[in-house]
Amino acid sequence: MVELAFSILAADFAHLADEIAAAERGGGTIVHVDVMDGHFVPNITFGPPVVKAVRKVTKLPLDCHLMIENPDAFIPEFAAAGADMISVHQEVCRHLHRTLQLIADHGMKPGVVINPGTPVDSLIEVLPMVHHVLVMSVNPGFGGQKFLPFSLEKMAYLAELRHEMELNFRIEVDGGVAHDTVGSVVEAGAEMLVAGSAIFGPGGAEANGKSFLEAAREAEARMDEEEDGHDHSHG
Ligand SMILES: O=C(CO)[C@@H](O)[C@H](O)COP(=O)(O)O
Repeated sequence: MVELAFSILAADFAHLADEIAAAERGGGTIVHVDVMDGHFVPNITFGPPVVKAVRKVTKLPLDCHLMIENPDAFIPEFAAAGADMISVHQEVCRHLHRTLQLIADHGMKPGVVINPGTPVDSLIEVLPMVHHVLVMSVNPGFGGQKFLPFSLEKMAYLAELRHEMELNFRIEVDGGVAHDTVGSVVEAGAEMLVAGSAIFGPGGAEANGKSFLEAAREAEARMDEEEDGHDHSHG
């Protein structure tokens, strides 16, 4: 079942609690928190104090995407602030296995992220220990960018690897996922769908969330139908 992980980067920060409540009414089931440090990516956003504040206004799981250098130094603080999932970039972790273990040791679900220029194969060894793999479909740093279609192949490849390796990590996608691209990411195998500007844009997060999920579920239904047809054709 696909889930909407709404990215609060695109929300109105002056009314964050109301924005989160609206996205929740729209069907969002994960709060995606983009943490940027101005070093790994050319933008600065939130840290543990904002996570702590968000924790007070929602019961939904908080999915913190750390776009920061040296994530190990901050993992305990994010855990104390109430984060449920932490994703770290393959590109910044010199000891990726150790960092993912540190996240798990702090009681959170570990995820690994790859930028558009980073191959899926660089993750093979850590796939058995992650809760999710986040495929960036834009270069990280800003919301509202255009979806990079070649990321679809990476999601499909991850789904294939998951099957071959008999694992059950979830596939997450982030960047330019909107009403017009959500069908293709679902068909490629993505299940945790991060969306910012498509949700918090004009129309409001409740209505946008509902129509976004409707488009995602239509794609899921098409896939189920295809699968059924395939099963029948093979007796
Ligand atoms: O991590 C990032 C940006 O680096 C994302 O989470 C964006 O916030 C997604 O925004 P949209 O592309 O959906 O506007």
